[in-house]
Amino acid sequence: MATASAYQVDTTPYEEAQEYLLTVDVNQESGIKFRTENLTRKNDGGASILREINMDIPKGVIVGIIGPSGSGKSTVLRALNRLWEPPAGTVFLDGHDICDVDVLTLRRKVGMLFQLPALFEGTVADNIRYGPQLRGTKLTDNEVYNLLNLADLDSTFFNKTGNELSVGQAQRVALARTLANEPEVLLLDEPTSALDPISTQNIEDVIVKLKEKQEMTIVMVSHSIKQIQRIADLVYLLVNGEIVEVLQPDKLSEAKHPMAQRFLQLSS
Ligand SMILES: Nc1ncnc2c1ncn2[C@@H]1O[C@H](COP(=O)(O)OP(=O)(O)OP(=O)(O)O)[C@@H](O)[C@H]1O
Repeated sequence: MATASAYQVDTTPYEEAQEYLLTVDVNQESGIKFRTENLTRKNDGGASILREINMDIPKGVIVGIIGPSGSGKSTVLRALNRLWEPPAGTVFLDGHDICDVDVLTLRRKVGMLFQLPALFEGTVADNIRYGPQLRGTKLTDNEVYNLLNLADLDSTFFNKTGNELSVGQAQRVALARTLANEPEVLLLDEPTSALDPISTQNIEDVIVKLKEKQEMTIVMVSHSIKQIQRIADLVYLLVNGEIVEVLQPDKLSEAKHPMAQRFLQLSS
């Protein structure tokens, strides 16, 4: 089992990573949903958290981001919906700099699900109705049932409250609540790390269904190499704030960058 500290101590810059980067095979018809250009972040002490991250996230695919603990995965994800404000001109959604997009509009288009679900007070239906209600739209009961169904929950959940749910069920309610905003992109930050294998499989099934049936673009951070291999179409490997490889999920074992090889060997 890999330990996080084994990677965090190594602060060698990885300029040589460029030679391991593959060209992302973007289907020109579906195009690119998100693009980052030289996305960079330093912490208050001046140390690099992200170094010139260049990513293309094709429309309607599941992109996995993996890498050692502290490598910057969550920071990249949070930059995509301005939970962390990226520098202007570094993150583009459909070709538009996200810094020029109204932040609430952006977050409706780019929904996010975290590791642990945090439900609001009230029923499951209240939670699901929350986002649309902020925009003055009251979802009908049928619309709520449809969203429950999308998150693989049956109608009996409609009137339940948060304390009547397991963590796995609560995570699916949180997913339904995010989907109520009809996002075009879903950002998932280790959404199954607190779940048992069956709940994990339920969430994975829903994620794949969202891609296949709704052509949703999904960016998922995961610590599980196997999970990424099960559901992702493209994998970015982040080490020390830098993308060191872009790989097809079934070709992770062909990683060439030394840190990528080491991480994958220890994690599998
Ligand atoms: N708000 C912040 N201010 C300063 N440094 C931060 C902040 N948030 C994260 N960091 C630092 O940025 C680096 C990357 O953190 P991040 O959470 O993005 O990594 P990660 O790859 O998602 O890690 P993990 O897998 O452990 O969740 C870490 O060194 C972390 O300490």
